[in-house]
Amino acid sequence: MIEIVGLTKRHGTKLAIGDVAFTVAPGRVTGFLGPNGAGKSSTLRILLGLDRADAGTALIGGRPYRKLRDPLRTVGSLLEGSGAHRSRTARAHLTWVARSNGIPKSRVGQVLAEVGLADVAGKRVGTFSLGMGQRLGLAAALLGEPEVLVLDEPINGLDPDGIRWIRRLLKEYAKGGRTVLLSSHLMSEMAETADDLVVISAGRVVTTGPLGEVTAGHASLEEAFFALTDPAGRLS
Ligand SMILES: Nc1ncnc2c1ncn2[C@@H]1O[C@H](COP(=O)(O)OP(=O)(O)OP(=O)(O)O)[C@@H](O)[C@H]1O
Repeated sequence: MIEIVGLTKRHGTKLAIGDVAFTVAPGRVTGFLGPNGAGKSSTLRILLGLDRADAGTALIGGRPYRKLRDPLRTVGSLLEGSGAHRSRTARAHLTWVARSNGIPKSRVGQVLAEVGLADVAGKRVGTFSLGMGQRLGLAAALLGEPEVLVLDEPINGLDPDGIRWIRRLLKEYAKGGRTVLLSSHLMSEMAETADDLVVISAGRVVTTGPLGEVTAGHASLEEAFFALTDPAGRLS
């Protein structure tokens, strides 16, 4: 369970997010949807303890990230690439992440297989394509078998096969009673993947709810999105 209440963050005089509030329920895939610059990354960075809010709280399983005892065993995350050093092999990177988080080394082989990188485990990360880097980042997120997954734009760089694969993986993960939050600006992708939606625009949450409720009365999620974020139709 993720609970975000009254989250506000300014960069200088610019409001990145204002009074953002939503919950993410276990057993479902929740899509965090908004255009570029809407405030998705700002929200997720605070949730993951990488940035401080000016106001409000962001809790994972009832605690702020910085108070989690074994963070990677509670929440797996993917933000902007794998974060692996280019000269390391995929296996060495994951082994290092596992060791520094008290995760058994046996998990490394398991997650490499799970994300489809077993054959290139001995290759240097610097030789990886964007999609392979995304898979490696996801492998690190899965290492600690966390109850919660938080993924920022996880399908960036993935080909259609990769997109299908990650969609299935996230649905399976949630089906087991775990919590999955993923951000994207791609509406068609969200319509295929998410059970619930949190729609954000210009730093404010404009609606939350099951996908079917958010799109009710609209031809598509895209139509719903534009109606919600621009009720006067000025953008069309
Ligand atoms: N470090 C920063 N300094 C100044 N402004 C920032 C900073 N980080 C974010 N912003 C601004 O805050 C707003 C929200 O940005 P954020 O990156 O959270 O949006 P986003 O929804 O993740 O967008 P994208 O899909 O482009 O990543 C934007 O206007 C952005 O320019």
